[in-house]
Amino acid sequence: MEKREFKAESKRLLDLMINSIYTNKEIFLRELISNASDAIDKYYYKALTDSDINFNKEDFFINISIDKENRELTIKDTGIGMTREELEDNLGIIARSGSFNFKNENDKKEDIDIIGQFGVGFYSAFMVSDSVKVKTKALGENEAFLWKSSGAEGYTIESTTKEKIGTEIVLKIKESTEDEDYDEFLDEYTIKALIKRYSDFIRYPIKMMITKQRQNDDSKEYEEYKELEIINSMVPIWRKNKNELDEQDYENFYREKHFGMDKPLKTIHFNVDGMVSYRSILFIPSNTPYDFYTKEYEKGLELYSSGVLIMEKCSELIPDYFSFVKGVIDSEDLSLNISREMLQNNRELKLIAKKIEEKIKDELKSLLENEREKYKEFFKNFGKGIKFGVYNDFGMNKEKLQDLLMFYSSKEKDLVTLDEYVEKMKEDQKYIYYASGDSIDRLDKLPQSEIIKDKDYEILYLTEDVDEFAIKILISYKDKEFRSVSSEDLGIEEDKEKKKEEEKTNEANKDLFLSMKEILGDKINEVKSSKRLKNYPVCLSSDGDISIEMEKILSSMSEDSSIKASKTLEINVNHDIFNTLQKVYSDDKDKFILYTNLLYDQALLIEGLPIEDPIEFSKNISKLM
Ligand SMILES: Nc1ncnc2c1ncn2[C@@H]1O[C@H](COP(=O)(O)OP(=O)(O)OP(=O)(O)O)[C@@H](O)[C@H]1O
Repeated sequence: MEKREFKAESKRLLDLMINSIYTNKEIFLRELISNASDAIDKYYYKALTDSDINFNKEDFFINISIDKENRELTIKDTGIGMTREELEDNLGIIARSGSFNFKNENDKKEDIDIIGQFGVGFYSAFMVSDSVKVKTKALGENEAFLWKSSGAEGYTIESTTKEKIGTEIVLKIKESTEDEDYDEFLDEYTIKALIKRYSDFIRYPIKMMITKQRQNDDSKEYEEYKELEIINSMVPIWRKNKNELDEQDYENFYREKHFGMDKPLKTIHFNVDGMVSYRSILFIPSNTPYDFYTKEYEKGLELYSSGVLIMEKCSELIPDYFSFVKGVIDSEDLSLNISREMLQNNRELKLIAKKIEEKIKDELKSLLENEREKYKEFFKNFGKGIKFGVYNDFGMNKEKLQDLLMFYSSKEKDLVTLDEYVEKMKEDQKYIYYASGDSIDRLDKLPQSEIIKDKDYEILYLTEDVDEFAIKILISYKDKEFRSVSSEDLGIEEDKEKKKEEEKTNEANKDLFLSMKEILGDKINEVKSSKRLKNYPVCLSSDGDISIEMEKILSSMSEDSSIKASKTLEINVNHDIFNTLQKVYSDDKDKFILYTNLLYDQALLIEGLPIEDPIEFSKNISKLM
């Protein structure tokens, strides 16, 4: 029989499992039981929706058995089973391994993080086993198959016989070593405790032979006997009352469902009775899933109809901007036979989705008000999605989401909400000021902001690509307009004297500025004396819909570089350089051209924009030296 190799990525994960650097080995049982339960879910759903399939509810169960002598632990389910192809596909490669890249071969800590990110799934069996056998027969198939593997060197698949549909996984438990006790996984008491701890809410009975004692009627001596017992309580967690549950219960459920390997940051357990009734447990994860900001990430909640799983990821239930929410919904008012297409227009589902959205928003607001640190953590992880929510669909949801936004404040040196900003605005302050760029440090030194800081106004620092787009869509908050520190009109009243003086300067240097504009051509709209600069010689400012920052982002997103901000080159006429400039303007035209180009390049650099012609720039610097 041919031995097949695992795919490279799976091999690495297997290696990790076999050498079991992961300390929490016992979770392998939870993983296998959870897979078994998923498989039964699939069968059960099919049975309920297909009248050709006869079934008995009692037929669905999971059985765990221990054979101490042969060091075997067996997990048997009456689920949907796997065909040969499915065995190959599901156990030969890691599910969802698309972007599974190990960065550093030797960095064990990182590996553990990776395991944490992915959930360990079926392969976790190798943490405790020398070899694993999977015997399975799929619904609708006559043939059964046996998959065998002793780890990294590969696996074999052969035909076998199996009477009933379902899957049986036999683990050959490792020998104990000085450091590791594997015998415990052959101990009835331990296994029972593990099932109780991790899999109590599994909705199908988990059966196991339990050793008991009884008094012999005749001899009155105690004797041992075995009895098949259902170990788990089987009540799905969402059917329990909140006061019966503690944090640990929710956490176990979160893990068992593979919502994440982190702890949930927030758990929302609520029931609704009304036109449409349902029960629900929602989670906000505390870490960003590794693929959250990629196309591969699939949002959605598990959807049950009266306790039967009908869809694993029902995306219609949550809006994109809350796609980080995981959880389950169980409603008696949904038909079992609902298809994806029907879902889109399903009235009940729409009502549920609307309510869920409101609930999530309320919970986030209360987190913000009552547990600010946690909210900040949340916002650092998922805030970007909310900002996209403000911006997308032409700002349709902006009113709903604006109170959830936070930005870094120049004054607080921390995240603030828009409401907090507006509350603290100075009496004479007209606008909500913001500066956008790629780092807080750089924004804090932006020449354009000097005049605003002088007035002691607060500035919001926007450092994510989406920020300025969201702000532009918002236009204003509580009747206060947003204004970029780089825009020409900052709405700051100048005193009359100063204004006159400035007009005079502009008039006196009209020709010089015009000349500069001619030298720079289309690169800029205008050259003029700056109102805002104090210590820096030059800066760029912009007005209009596209800011300089947005130009940067747009040009990084596409080849098309035709979208440009309309830029003004502002010159600080009180800076020494301006005197020099005036001098060369009347005495040395070549130098004037050189200085003009260099000043423009300087302004680009300050702005974080690339110099258009680096060779020319370097030549110019050499000339100067
Ligand atoms: N007992 C089983 N019965 C039927 N199919 C199974 C069984 N165990 C595993 N599988 C199949 O093998 C696949 C891989 O299982 P594995 O536990 O590695 O990952 P997963 O459960 O899909 O992902 P994750 O562990 O991240 O939730 C499953 O998706 C399922 O299709």
